[in-house]
Amino acid sequence: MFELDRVQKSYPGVVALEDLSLRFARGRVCALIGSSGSGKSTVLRLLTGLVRPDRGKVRVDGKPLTSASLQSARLRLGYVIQEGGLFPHLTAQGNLALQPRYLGWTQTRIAGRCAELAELVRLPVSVMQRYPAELSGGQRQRVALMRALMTDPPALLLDEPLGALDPIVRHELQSQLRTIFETLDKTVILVTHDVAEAAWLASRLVLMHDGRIVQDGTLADLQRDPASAYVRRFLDSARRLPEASA
Ligand SMILES: Nc1ncnc2c1ncn2[C@@H]1O[C@H](COP(=O)(O)OP(=O)(O)OP(=O)(O)O)[C@@H](O)[C@H]1O
Repeated sequence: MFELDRVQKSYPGVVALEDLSLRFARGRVCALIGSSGSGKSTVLRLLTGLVRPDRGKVRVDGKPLTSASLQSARLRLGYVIQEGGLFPHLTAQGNLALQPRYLGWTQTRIAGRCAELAELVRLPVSVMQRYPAELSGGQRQRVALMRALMTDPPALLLDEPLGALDPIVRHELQSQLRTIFETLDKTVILVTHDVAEAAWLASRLVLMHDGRIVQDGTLADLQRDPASAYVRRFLDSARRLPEASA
């Protein structure tokens, strides 16, 4: 469904992605993991057309992503950026209603879907009338996730969507998201720093480092046959709770 073909992307003074090729199949969940600055968010920005490649091609459904195809491609995906990306001048409800209104949904339908999603992400409905600045980081993130799910798009690009959540809500939402991904057959690309979360939600892990792919496979592939010492170090860095002393 999504493809980067030999893509090179630089920002001033930084090569973010180097000759990177990746394909994401329809109906599959893939997690992009890797150290900070390895280029994970840039992959999502390229697929949403927010940035253009310096070299190489970006294809959605087999067709090059162009300014003409961008609008329709965006309507078919839900995108959560790291900081949520909510419009500050609109309430949570206003943010959620934007795309549905554009698509001609009635007020009743919008309100119904908001209530359904608020329950899913465990957000009190009263919070919906607040502006983003009046929400906690975790609440903002949940509203951003709701916004991405509002119109039930076939594809979801999620950049650390659970990063600012407390561990109990995060755990709950991981379970809910897995159900959503499995039962609704979504194509999902998820960026996370949490290997356990990546392995729980995604069948495929793509480990990136310095703008390149270090290894692409299942968690079992990475564990059994790490492509480099970096892969082993990355997996070993996930800390377990220490044994309580007697
Ligand atoms: N707008 C920008 N201007 C300049 N450099 C940028 C910009 N966006 C990203 N970069 C740089 O490009 C590289 C890749 O950034 P990117 O955000 O894709 O990494 P990431 O793997 O998502 O990082 P993180 O896990 O910290 O979010 C980094 O070196 C980053 O500093």
